[in-house]
Amino acid sequence: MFTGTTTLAVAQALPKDGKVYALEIESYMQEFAQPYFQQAGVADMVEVLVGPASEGIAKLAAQGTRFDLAFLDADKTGYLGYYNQFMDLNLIVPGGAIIVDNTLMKGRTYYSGGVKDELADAIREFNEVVCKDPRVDVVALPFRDGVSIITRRHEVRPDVDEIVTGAAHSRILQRLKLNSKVALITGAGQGIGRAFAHALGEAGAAVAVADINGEAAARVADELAAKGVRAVAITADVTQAKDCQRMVDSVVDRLGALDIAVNNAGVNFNNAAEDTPESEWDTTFSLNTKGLFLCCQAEGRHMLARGHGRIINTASMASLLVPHPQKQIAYNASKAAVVKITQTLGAEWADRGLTVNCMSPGIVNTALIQSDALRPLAKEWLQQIPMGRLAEMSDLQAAIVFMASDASSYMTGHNLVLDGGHTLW
Ligand SMILES: C[S@@+](CC[C@H](N)C(=O)[O-])C[C@H]1O[C@@H](n2cnc3c(N)ncnc32)[C@H](O)[C@@H]1O
Repeated sequence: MFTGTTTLAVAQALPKDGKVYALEIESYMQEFAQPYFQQAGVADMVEVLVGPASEGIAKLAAQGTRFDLAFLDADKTGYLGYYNQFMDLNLIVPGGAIIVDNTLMKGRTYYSGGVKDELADAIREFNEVVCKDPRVDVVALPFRDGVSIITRRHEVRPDVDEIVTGAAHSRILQRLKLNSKVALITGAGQGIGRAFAHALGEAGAAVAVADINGEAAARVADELAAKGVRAVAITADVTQAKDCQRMVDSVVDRLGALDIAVNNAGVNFNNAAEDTPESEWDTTFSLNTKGLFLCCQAEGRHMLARGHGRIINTASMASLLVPHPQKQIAYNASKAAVVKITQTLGAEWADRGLTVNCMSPGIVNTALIQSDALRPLAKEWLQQIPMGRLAEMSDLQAAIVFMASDASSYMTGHNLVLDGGHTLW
């Protein structure tokens, strides 16, 4: 542990329920480091074991503890003993790593100028053992005095299937991650689209925030950039085929590809069927239905050429029931059409690497339902929902990540309903 620098850095990089064991032979180092762990808010995650590291490791082994990562930086002549403990006692999970400092000793492991060099000899022996160990892969990074990254191989055992190892050696939470993927969300300047953009960005994707309101798109892209997500803003009117194509081209041009497309832009008017003007029907369908299809088409062409992609359309619970007491025939019909578009594309593109799904939220607590016409209805809605509350935007976020990820690879043409049970009554 020494001053605790590495311990602190590792603790800060772990999730909140992560745990770091710091082994240190000098007890005063524990007192030295503790205030810094406190200040950094990681003290609860760090347990210091004072004493020889070999005893600390043996104690952890006896407790049944296993590790994703071990970092060796104590007495260099002890490295091989620590390594053997970790490997022989099976303390590193498959795919886990042992990182070791000072493994090149500024070249002394290669040439010590004919002078007896106990440290370099110990490290050389350590490197040779690791290199020949069939249980691990190793890479030595030649900066400063060398750092080795040793990863434990996954065992190939006939009785171990992918349920044990995780599909393609990827465990379930790993399969939900979107690192190195590029996502586009339309209607992302506010409301549900903004929540989707944040969710996909938090899951690791680079995000293109598209909206007809360029300023709103830029604001959301700024929010994402501020939390470390690679994000761009695109102004696009997705009722126009040309704009849909330009939007997709722009994502590919600026972010390198398009892996995930969320077609979310939509509009809603409230009018009784007999009073619904033709113009209102046309506006609704040109965005919610035709515009969504034009987006799918432009996105799909790019994805079909690459042989993979995820398209997720925002439908609505209104695709399944007739929401009431508000009247909204054009919206209801447009969202039912979204489901059929989704099913059709899902079937057409299923054997070409694409999945196409849609999500049907119940009534979501967004600015959209704060209109004078809709606000008074909230009380009635609550009585229609078994869970007794509206959906919050955050209720939809994990689902969009699932639908965008490798974890949903066998789902296509599906309408995922998130409505607090609204459609059950
Ligand atoms: C190079 S420092 C580690 C630096 C540390 N990575 C950091 O971030 O500050 C090596 C530490 O190992 C400790 N040490 C040496 N021999 C040890 C042993 N047998 N068991 C446990 N700790 C030992 C030393 O007291 C010293 O604090």
